[in-house]
Formats: sequence, C-alpha cells, structure tokens
Amino acid sequence: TSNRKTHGHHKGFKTYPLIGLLLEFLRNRNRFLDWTTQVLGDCPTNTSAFHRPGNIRGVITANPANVEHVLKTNFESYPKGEQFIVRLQDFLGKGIFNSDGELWKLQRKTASYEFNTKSLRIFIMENVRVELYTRLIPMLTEAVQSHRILDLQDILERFSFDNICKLAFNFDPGCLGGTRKTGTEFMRAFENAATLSAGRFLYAVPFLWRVKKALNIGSEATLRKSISIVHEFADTIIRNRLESGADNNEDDLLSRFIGKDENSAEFLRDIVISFILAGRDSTSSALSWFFWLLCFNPKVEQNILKELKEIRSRNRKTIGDSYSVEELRDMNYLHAAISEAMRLYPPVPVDTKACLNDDVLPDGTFIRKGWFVTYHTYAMGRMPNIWGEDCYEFRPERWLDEKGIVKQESPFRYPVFHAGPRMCLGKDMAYIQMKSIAAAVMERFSVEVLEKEKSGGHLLSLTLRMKGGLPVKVRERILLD
Ligand code: HEM
Repeated sequence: TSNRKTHGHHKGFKTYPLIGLLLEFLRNRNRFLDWTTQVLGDCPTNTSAFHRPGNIRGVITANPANVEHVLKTNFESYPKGEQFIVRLQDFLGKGIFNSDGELWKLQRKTASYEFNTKSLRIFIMENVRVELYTRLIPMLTEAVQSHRILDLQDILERFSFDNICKLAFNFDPGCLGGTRKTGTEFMRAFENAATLSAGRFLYAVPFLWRVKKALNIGSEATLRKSISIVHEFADTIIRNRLESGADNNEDDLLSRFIGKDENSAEFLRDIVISFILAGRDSTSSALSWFFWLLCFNPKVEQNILKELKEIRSRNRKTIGDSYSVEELRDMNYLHAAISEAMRLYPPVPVDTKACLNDDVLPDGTFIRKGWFVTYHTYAMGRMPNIWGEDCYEFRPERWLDEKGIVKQESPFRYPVFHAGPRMCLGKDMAYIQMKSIAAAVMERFSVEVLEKEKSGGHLLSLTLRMKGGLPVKVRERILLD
C-alpha cells in the first residue's frame, strides 16, 4: 500500500483535458473493479468524481455514510433514472427492476407482502428440494462415477434459473439435467438479452448503441432477437394463465400479481421478467465464489462440516435427509461463510443511481443534478477502514458473536443486498437456496477446483461471474456420523 501512495499527489480519478477519463477508462475496462477499488482506497473519504466524454459525469463512492444518504436518507433524489431505464427498457419494460416512482411502489407493495407469506416460503423450500434431489445430486453422483469434469458455475446457474422460473410463473424449464430443449433455449435467450442490454453501458461512445439499434445491426440485432424469444415465451404462459380464469390459484408470483390488481398482460410480462432477472444468477455467482474460496481455506470447510454434523445429530438426521427452514436457520457458521464470500465477491459489484438535485454528500463531496452516483460494493469489501487490515482475508469468524451466532451487519457498510426502501426482496430466499445447496453438496461430495490458481478472474455483466467458469472434479465424501 505504501507503494500506491507514492504515485503522486493527485487522488481520485485522473482527468485529461477534452478526453476526460477516456484513456484510462479504455485501458482499464477489463479490470474495472480492481482499478476503481485501488483509486477509491487512495482517496481520503473513499469517494471520487468520475468523468468521461459524452457528458458522463458522476461520483463513485465506497463510503458507508454516503451510501446511507443515497439509498435511504435522500432516497427520493436518487432513483434508477433515465439512463438506466432507457437501456433496459426493451428487455424489462416497466417491471420492478426497471421503474421508479409510483410504478415501482405499486409492484414493491404487492411483492413485499407476498415475499413475507408462509405459503411462498413453503413453495420456495419445496422447489429447492425437488431440484436438489431429482437433479443436482444425481448429476454429481453420475460425475463421480464417470470421473467427468464439471463446470460448477454453469450447473449452479442452471439450478437457479430453474428455481426462479418456478417461483415467477410455475414453469420448470428443466435447464439442469432436464431434456427440455425449449427451456434451455429460453435460458440462453434470457442470458443474451441480459448481457447485451448491460453491454449498452460499456460503449466508449455512449449513444452508439442507439445507432446500431436503429440499423438493427451487430449486437443490437442479436439483442432484438433474444428479447423477442423471451417475450413470446413469457406471453404464452401468461395468456394461458389468464384464460384459465378462476382456476388460477397457483403459488407462484404471477398468480399472486394476477390476483391483486387489474394488470394488463404486457405489464404482467414485465413483472415476471424483472423477477427472473433479479433472482437469476446472483445466488449462482455467490456460490461459485464460495466453492472457489473454500479450496484455499480447508479449515473453513471443516468447520462447516462440523456444524452440519452437530445439526444432524441434534435432530436425529442422517445424510440424505433434507433440512427444514429451522435447521437452515441454525447454520450460523455456513451463513457467515457465505456472507463472507459475498463480501469479497458481491454478486452485484457496483450499482448506479441518478441524481435529481444538486446535493452535498455526507463526506462533503458535491454532486450535481444530472450526474450519476455509483456505490461500489466490491471496493467496500476491500476497505481496511470498514473491515480492518485483514480485509483481504476470507474469515467467516468476523461475522459471528462469542456464542457463534451471526451478527447483523449494517446494510450501508455491506450493501450486497442493496439497502433502504429498494433493498433486495429475495434475500431470505437466496440464503435458503444457497445454504440448502452448500449443505447438500458438501456433506456428500468433496469439490476439487481444477487450475485453482488460474481461475478467479471475473466477467462483468449485471452480475459478477467467473471468467472461464469453475471447472471442478467431485468425489464422494465419506462421512461417519
Ligand atoms: C445472493 C443473492 C442476491 C443478491 C446478492 C441480490 C442483490 C440485490 C441487489 C444489489 C439489488 C438492488 C438492485 C438495484 O435495484 O439497483 C436487488 C434487488 C432485487 N432483488 Fe435481489 N439479490 C439476490 C437474490 C435475489 C433473489 C433470489 C430474488 C428473488 C426473486 C431477488 C429479488 C430482487 C428484487 C425483486 C429486487 C428489486 C427490488 C426493488 O427494486 O424494489 N434477489 N437484489
């Protein structure tokens, strides 16, 4: 770190006359997260202005007080904003993930009510159980027997895509080990639509995508095609459901939204797609990094296995039984280890809002109306003033109190699930899913990451994914209960 401080007197992002940050932006585009983490770490309040041509100006921050101000205290002044909404509109329409103001509030109200119902939790638990026992475990068992190398990230992405489609509109695409071709096609189209929409933020010339869209060429042509596949697919399910009229009483989110308000078929599609996007590859991202980190931390792995064993023996269970919600809740160490993995590798590493009024952030940084503000969750996990000098170490213990119970962390210091009125709705569901998968896999299999020193690079789309996937070999784990 002393080395970094000798770079010069200038703190923050360099600005060149005329071309702004363009040179540095282009040079560092592929290592955006680590570059910006280093710059913010060198700034006195971990906050810096950012400017690149096309009149893109804003503030990037890794400061908890600023995050609280933007996400909560002054929430009304920092919506998603036009820049965000315009780029994602073709794909997401007016869904919860891509709306502000009244439109957002309405969907949020229905959704937060439904996410707190017992019936939804039971539905989620059952979906996870079925996917684990009929797909994931058989697939890993087969890989043990055939010595096959697996891409664990791909498998986890398929798992969570199946899961979120069940939750959203009770459709099982069968992406993991299924034989349904249409399901996999839907997943691919969805992935392309998400990645290419996000790609609209990365143009060196910000509005080039509009030109390509108007001409329907290149990535914009692919995007249009992917979106139409996704939309047609969702429309068919929704039309059938609407036609079934009074019979429509399923446990999924679609039914819950049909039951609540008079929503048009198109709006229902927007709602469903937003939920699929929100719940799609965040848990798989978190778990991929979690399994990767475990390979460097065998002691943590042992501690998790010990905790699982205690829970099994307390509840007279053996390996092969599934865990209840209460048992999952008792897995404090596993919870801590997953939270710790997401501290270092947050599934949503940076997140941006628009600024509606001139304002001064709590640390004194001025921000002008029309600028953006980005809070940098990835950098925040690597700030010594938040987590201490050992912030680069993977240490689940930092999450536990003396009794071994998980401590609540301030969402402004750890905005992995966002914070304030727009905080993630799926947090509990995500932990249920991640803990169920981790427990079921770890007590049956040992996972060996291949080329573990080489892996660990990341790809940036809307979520943080591992470059080149996560190639692993699984072996049967013999545990003596
Ligand atoms: C480890 C897993 C997850 C992480 C780290 C995560 C993180 C986040 C973050 C950072 C946001 C804020 C995005 C923004 O508006 O700028 C968000 C929003 C949201 N998340 Fe999650 N999420 C996870 C899993 C899920 C799951 C499984 C669901 C299930 C459907 C879900 C549903 C949502 C919804 C609906 C929103 C939008 C809330 C709103 O705008 O009011 N999330 N999540």
